[in-house]
Amino acid sequence: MSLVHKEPCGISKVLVFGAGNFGSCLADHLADSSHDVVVWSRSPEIVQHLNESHRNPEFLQDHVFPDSLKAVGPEFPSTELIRQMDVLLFAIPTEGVRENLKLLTPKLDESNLPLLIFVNKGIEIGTHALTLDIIADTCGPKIAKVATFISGPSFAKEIVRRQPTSVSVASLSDEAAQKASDLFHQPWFRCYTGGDPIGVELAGALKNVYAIAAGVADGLNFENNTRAMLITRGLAEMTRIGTAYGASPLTFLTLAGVGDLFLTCSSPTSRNYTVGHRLGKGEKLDHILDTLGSVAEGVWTTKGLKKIIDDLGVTAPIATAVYEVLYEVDYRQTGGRKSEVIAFAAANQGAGSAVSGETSPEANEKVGIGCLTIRMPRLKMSIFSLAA
Ligand SMILES: NC(=O)c1ccc[n+]([C@@H]2O[C@H](COP(=O)([O-])OP(=O)(O)OC[C@H]3O[C@@H](n4cnc5c(N)ncnc54)[C@H](O)[C@@H]3O)[C@@H](O)[C@H]2O)c1
Ligand SMILES: O=P(O)(O)OC[C@H](O)CO
Repeated sequence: MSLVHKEPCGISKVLVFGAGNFGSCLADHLADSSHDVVVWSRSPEIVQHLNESHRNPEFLQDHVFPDSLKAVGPEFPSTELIRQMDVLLFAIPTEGVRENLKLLTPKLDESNLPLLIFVNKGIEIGTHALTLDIIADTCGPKIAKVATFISGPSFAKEIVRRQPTSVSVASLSDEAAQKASDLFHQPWFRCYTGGDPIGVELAGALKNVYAIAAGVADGLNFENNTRAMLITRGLAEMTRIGTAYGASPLTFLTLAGVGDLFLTCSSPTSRNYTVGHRLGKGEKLDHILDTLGSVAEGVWTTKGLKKIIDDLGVTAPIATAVYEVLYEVDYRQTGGRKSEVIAFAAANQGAGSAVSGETSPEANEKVGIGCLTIRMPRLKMSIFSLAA
């Protein structure tokens, strides 16, 4: 396939916050699309290498970045730089968003706001907040209304190799969503508007939890049938949670929903899948996180999600099981050998539909839920399955 480089509709000045895998990747893409791009990193080494050798020493190490891409840091960007920007793009993990928005807010010119884009996929620990709530808390409702969320199946290392990629973009402001879509528009990278911000955000955060589940199942040597079951029932589950939260169920059928769920649950390129796979092989969570070298948002999101599930009273056996695997089994005591519960619940949700989110505990009860327990040499795993 030949991908012809297309000039963007207009040149924008873009400041990318975060020079990890995805921040670097998007900065690369935008600079290569002739935008004026500056990337901010807290790491002096990354700033120096990007400016001098056009390489990132920690992330996407094989990639050579465009000469036009400038890096700044480690200090937080100045008011002067921020006010020159048309676009501020946040590509840092959800846990870092609040502290950075607190630093940013006093530097913004409220009468001339830039486009704010967020690509993180997570739920904040402690507050269980989505990013839209964090923005409203720190920057106020005016800025939250124009904040834009991009999410979808998008491995950074494939985008830098110009693999055709499409994602969803959503904002409370249609104009902001369209601007963000236009910014990225290239034959190899498309943003599709549609979906609501809450749904796009939740889908991006939740798919990481189901990717951990799929990774554990694969790590335990379950095969394709089991993964397909987890993906399908994971979609039903995330749709139910999202609908109860106030999102449109249809958002979960977009690139941000089923698209990203499918990608992340089926590839070892995913850090979340990898965490699950290594857990399935019996490694301890602390060790996995110490050696992963990059963020796996699902590990923290699972905590916030558990609280949301409990508060909403939604049936979410897979997410609940992932929570138990991550936080209720003490691997330090068991050495990963005789865990009390390594439970995966791909629950039968009766006649409920993934689209309508109609499934209910009553529906489950009606058809009955059976429990198949599989004993592995090192791990015990329960899969709830259809009894009928
Ligand atoms: N990697 C991908 O393919 C991909 C794709 C889509 C979305 N995302 C999402 O983008 C976000 C970032 O992911 P990533 O892959 O770039 O992660 P990463 O671990 O590769 O990099 C994260 C970067 O953020 C910086 N950072 C962390 N906490 C910070 C803070 N408090 N303040 C400032 N900087 C901070 C780190 O120093 C690092 O440079 C995550 O939410 C992830 O889910 C990643
Ligand atoms: O590596 P993961 O699991 O964080 O997934 C990266 C992206 O979210 C895939 O779209």
